[in-house]
Amino acid sequence: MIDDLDFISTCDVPGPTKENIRAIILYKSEVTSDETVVDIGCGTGGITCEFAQRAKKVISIDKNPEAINITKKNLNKFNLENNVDLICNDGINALKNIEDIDIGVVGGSGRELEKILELLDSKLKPNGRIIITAILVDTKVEAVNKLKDLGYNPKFVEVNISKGRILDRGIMMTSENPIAIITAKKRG
Ligand SMILES: C[S@@+](CC[C@H](N)C(=O)[O-])C[C@H]1O[C@@H](n2cnc3c(N)ncnc32)[C@H](O)[C@@H]1O
Repeated sequence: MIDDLDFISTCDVPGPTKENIRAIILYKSEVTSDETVVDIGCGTGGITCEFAQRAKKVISIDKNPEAINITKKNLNKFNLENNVDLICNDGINALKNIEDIDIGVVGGSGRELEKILELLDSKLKPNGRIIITAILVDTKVEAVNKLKDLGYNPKFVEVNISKGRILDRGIMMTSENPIAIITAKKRG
């Protein structure tokens, strides 16, 4: 796993999904080395960089050119650019041109989550997985409802991580923002 502090970041783009959350996402994704992953809303590239080490191919999409730029820098930093395609576009437009997805990660969708999930579902292979990370309560509810509408049986976990800083006189705990990880598997 890449340490949070090792990512290049910029104030124009949200920081990387935190390391412990990335670990849970990877575990739940069941990614294998012959699979294609699409990262919608790649931001700083936190998720992209992890999947690039484990999947056959990663297609990373963000509508913000700064996000694509910083993801590219992080891929270069960790020597992971070989199997990653970067697309600067809205998730909906980009997904229209992508087929045969094994894993779709949605880390950012604005107000387009429902449409993105519809498209993702239509491009997902049998046994493909969808993973949504959500901070807003509304996004969490919308994600679960839409997945149910599409015939999935979504699973929902809300993760509250506290990290310990080891000091001379003890361990100081610092909590990170809670985040929901919503997962679903397409029937085979
Ligand atoms: C919280 S960040 C994702 C962080 C990322 N998972 C990481 O580890 O670095 C969300 C990103 O989603 C992007 N985004 C939001 N709505 C989008 C959409 N409809 N299409 C493409 N990208 C979108 C934003 O520009 C932002 O960079």
